[in-house]
Amino acid sequence: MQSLFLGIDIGTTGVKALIMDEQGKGVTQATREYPLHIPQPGWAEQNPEDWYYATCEAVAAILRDGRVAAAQIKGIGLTGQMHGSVFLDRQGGIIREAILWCDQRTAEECREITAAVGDKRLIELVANPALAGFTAPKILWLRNHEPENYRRVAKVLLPKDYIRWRLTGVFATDVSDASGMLLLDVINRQWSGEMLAALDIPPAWLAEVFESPQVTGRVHARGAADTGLPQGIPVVAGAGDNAAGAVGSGIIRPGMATVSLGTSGVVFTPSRTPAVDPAGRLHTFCHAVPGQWHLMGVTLAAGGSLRWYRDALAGEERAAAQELAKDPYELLNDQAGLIPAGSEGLLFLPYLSGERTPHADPLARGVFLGLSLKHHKGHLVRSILEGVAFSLRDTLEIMKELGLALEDLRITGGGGRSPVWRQILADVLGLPLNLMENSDGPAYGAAILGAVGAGCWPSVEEAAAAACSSQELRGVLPIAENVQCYDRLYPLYREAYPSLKSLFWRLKDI
Ligand SMILES: Nc1ncnc2c1ncn2[C@@H]1O[C@H](COP(=O)(O)OP(=O)(O)O)[C@@H](O)[C@H]1O
Ligand SMILES: O=C(CO)[C@@H](O)[C@H](O)COP(=O)(O)O
Repeated sequence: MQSLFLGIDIGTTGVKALIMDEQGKGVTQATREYPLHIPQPGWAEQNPEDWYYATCEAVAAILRDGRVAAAQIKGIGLTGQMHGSVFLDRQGGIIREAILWCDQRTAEECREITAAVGDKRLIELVANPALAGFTAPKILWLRNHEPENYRRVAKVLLPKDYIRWRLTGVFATDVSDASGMLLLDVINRQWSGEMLAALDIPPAWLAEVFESPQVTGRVHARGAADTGLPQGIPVVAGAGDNAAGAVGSGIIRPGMATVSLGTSGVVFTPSRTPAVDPAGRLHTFCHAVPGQWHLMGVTLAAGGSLRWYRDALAGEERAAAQELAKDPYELLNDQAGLIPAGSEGLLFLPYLSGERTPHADPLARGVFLGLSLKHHKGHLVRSILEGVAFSLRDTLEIMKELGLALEDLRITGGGGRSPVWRQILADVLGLPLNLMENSDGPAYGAAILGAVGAGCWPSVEEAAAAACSSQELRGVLPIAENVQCYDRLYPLYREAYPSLKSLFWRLKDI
């Protein structure tokens, strides 16, 4: 009987559980969605209990579908949205909803951290500036705003590490995800004692840190009863979703990059050293490949912008899709495909959740610029896809400025399913892109890490190379005429944010 490996991705939209075989071939998968709560503009929360319930359902669905015998599963890898804060009390109870990566409430706490540590020392200690989405500012926010909750805290976990705790009873994390807490000494791949002391955060609140393919524990009796998995399966440390997505796309050396269209949009490239962007625009985090780091830029609402449009403005299309038994995104893609490149002068700024790269600005907001009577819904959709692509180009331009030569870019994330969006991305970036046969990035990468931990491959590099080489790569080539159009539009996009910045800041008081 073949050994199989399970990858679990705690995404922002939902959980994906995926089974991979010893050759790296995807066998089956299941997804379950959960709600995203927006208690105030700029805030974003989810209930960790929803993640666990959805995980149990997705795993149970896989075990029911007849293609997998539970006893074949020999290793589990976990991945998920980064930076989210799960606050647990002494009994392991959830104190409040998790505050997510795209939540922007902590601008004041970021200033507090920078003042306490000093901006230069901050980079020396944790390789990154204090940004609103990171975890340490969320801990300080709880101290400043919910002191009763703060007094009850015994552990602070990242999203996938909460699932680990429910499945195995172990408090552990991995270097790539821990990098996004602003508490990890990214150079030495261990918690920074100096940073914890400066912020007065007890070290005992944090989980033990492992390299991504290391085994952290095994499925215990309760985890087995909840999911239907056999007791005793090893669970590896896993990785943040971007590092796991990179492993799943074979992005294991400098010169390669993932371009991800998940809820967020990310350009991710490995680095042999913990190199830092002197202007602090890119993040420097540990890679899931031991001994490597990575640089990445993150736009907060990529797929998130399209999802917002679908939910807020596409009621008709949702109803039509239901009647046709189609995915509403397919109808939106069809509409966008009918509009010429440049959306006939309509420009979208995708800052619906504030922004991180290149404008670290929690108060930035979304904009349709240039609306006219000529425009209809298809223009709105196309301009959203184009605006997100411009934002990803911003990160690529920074990487170019830092001398990073990228020659193999691979698309990952749910938005990569859209042929129109893939083409727009290639045209806006002016570069050929590759789409893998299996573009389930993070869950697939987590399964690869699980297989390495279980001894199926000797290293993450070998596993990722072997698993990904069995897959077909489809090229998406830029169309010269569209590239010219976007090259004319991009400078306008660049100019729009600085022109509007002070208005965004004044809008906050309304
Ligand atoms: N067929 C599609 N066409 C365009 N975009 C899509 C399609 N399917 C999903 N998406 C986009 O992908 C996003 C979800 O991507 P996913 O990688 O699953 O995200 P996450 O890990 O953040 O949950 C959605 O918000 C949506 O915008
Ligand atoms: O904040 C970041 C990375 O720094 C995001 O990329 C999150 O990790 C969420 O990812 P998706 O839900 O978009 O996959």
